[in-house]
Amino acid sequence: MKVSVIGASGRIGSMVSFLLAKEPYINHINLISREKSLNKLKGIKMDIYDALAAEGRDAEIEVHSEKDLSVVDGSEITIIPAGVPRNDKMSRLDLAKENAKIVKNYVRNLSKTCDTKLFMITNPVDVMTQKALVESGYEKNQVFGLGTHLDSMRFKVAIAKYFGVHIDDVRTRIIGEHGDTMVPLLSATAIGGIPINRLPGFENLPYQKIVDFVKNGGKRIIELKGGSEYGPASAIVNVVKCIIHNDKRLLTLSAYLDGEIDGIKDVCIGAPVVVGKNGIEEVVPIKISDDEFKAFKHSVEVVKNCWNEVKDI
Ligand SMILES: NC(=O)c1ccc[n+]([C@@H]2O[C@H](COP(=O)([O-])OP(=O)(O)OC[C@H]3O[C@@H](n4cnc5c(N)ncnc54)[C@H](O)[C@@H]3O)[C@@H](O)[C@H]2O)c1
Repeated sequence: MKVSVIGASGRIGSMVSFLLAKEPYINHINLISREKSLNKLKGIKMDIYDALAAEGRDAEIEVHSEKDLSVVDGSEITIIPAGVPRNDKMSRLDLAKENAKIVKNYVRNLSKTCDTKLFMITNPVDVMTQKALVESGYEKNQVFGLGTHLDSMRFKVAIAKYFGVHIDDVRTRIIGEHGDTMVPLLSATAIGGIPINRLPGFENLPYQKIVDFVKNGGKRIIELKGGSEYGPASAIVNVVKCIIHNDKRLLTLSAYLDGEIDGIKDVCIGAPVVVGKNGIEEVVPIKISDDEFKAFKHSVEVVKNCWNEVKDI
């Protein structure tokens, strides 16, 4: 199984390449970056081979310049974390214009000769997912973004810690923008199958504090260590595994909505989706509480406004 990573010299690109190289079902990884980062890619490749040797594993790892994206051909999934990084003064939406140009260039070039699934990481990820979908001309199931998958995991950790239970017993999700207007779904939160509002301690749950913690998680990690990579890279590997093994898991990714959720359409945003061998197998038309739906609609508006600013770039 072959995968490509465009922007492999960055924090997330290099970490996800390393984690994927360790997965037994992946035997070929293309590390792709700008010319000026090629030496760094060669170093990353050597480092990954050392790690694989320690585990008694082998995989073909190739280093390529962005100049010839036909090398992507044959990749089951192409992961794109390339872009200008967010600093602690920028919102995700501030990045949109700069990163839209980068995404457009890559996606247009590669879709001329390759058929692959595009997995967008670059922020603002919802808008970049739509940019990739439009510029590639691929089918909507083939193009998706990390969306609120990582945010959902952060929310899950906070709930597990508060109730003092194992993380695996918590089921929850956050939908909407991967950004300030994300919508945590308490109505879809359960521990061991029991709805969270029926559990002792729920009345004192510091909900707003937890939501703020999740919303600011990315910014806080940037302040403390310059950027996040373990969390996003592990979240990306989850999704890749799900596709390769056709697991049909219900994850929350940025996907193109075409009216499935209460008629909302023409936007890529974090929504519950079934993930399998075709990428997005289905956008799940969930019923949520009125307040959650109002917040989701607001989130959709924010993403659409940003999309309108970058769609013609
Ligand atoms: N969706 C999520 O949940 C999530 C989480 C964390 C980070 N991110 C986003 O992922 C992206 C990557 O983050 P990172 O920490 O790896 O950043 P990074 O700065 O470490 O890496 C960025 C990569 O993009 C490349 N790049 C930079 N400018 C470029 C340009 N003009 N043209 C082409 N390539 C260029 C760099 O060479 C590097 O390979 C960022 O947009 C970040 O905001 C998304």
